[in-house]
Amino acid sequence: MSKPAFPIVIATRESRLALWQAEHVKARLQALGHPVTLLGMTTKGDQILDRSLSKVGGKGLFVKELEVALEEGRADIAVHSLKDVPMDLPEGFELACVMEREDPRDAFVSPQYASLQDLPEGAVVGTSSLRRTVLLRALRPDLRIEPLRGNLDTRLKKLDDGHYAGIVLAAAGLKRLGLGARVRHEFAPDSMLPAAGQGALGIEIRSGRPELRAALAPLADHTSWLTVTAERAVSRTMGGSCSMPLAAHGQWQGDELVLHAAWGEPDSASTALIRASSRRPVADLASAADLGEEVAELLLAAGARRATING
Ligand SMILES: NCc1[nH]cc(CCC(=O)O)c1CC(=O)O
Repeated sequence: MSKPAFPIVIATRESRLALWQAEHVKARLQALGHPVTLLGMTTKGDQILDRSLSKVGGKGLFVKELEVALEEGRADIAVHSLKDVPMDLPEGFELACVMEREDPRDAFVSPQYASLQDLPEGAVVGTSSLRRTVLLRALRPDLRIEPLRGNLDTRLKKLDDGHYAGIVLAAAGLKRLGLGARVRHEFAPDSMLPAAGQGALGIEIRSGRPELRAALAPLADHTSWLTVTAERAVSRTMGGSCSMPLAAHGQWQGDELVLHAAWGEPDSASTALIRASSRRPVADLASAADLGEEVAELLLAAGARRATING
């Protein structure tokens, strides 16, 4: 009883990483018999390069234009780095599937230094992520953390031009673009706790398209989906913003999901981190979300603050 394989249009940003991700999904769907085309578009998040994303409305800026394309029927699916997807999608949209996760860790990249520990006192490190900033401050309070925006190639160019002694970015993006050789050190999750959803791809569709959802089902990775659901529930409970100084990372021990989270003071020179963790057997999305909420409540009880800005 083979269903007819209908054509699918993928809306995608045009950065090299976004295109790689869209091509990856395209290949998977083509292997299932679907004719697939890409619809490339530039988002607000791609255009604004001079300000920190947390100050201009958060990472939702990367997904909005793609949602408009879905809404207008110009495209069927949008492929996202899950890390960039707001915790609650707008009314009328849903996450149809989460795919197998790439490496969720952060990577240290530097022409001269093999690791963060090797950096000289007061060295300049580039990142624009509030999460990485608070975690780096806790590890090396002496470092000077300077903003670093732009797509992966732009960030590496700024590093190579000598603006930074080292930079920190997601290992997943580098590996997808064949730039894994640039990684000098991958941080153990207990020193640089990854962002909720880092390394995972999510596919968004308009709600109420069961045939499309069924077509995407073979691309889903259930374990990755459970893990990121728990991580994202921490963010959602903390206020729904993805531009928070917040890390959340789940690891499996047998059928138990062990969920760690950390929160840092965003606006001060404080180097203290608030950490919380819990574990439980997780078999469905609801129990994964419950675990995330529990860990968020632990963070809040220990003094972490909910996000106050939208994003
Ligand atoms: N914020 C941009 C972004 N969104 C997803 C990734 C990496 C790939 C991923 O996490 O899936 C990156 C680059 C980075 O954080 O270094």
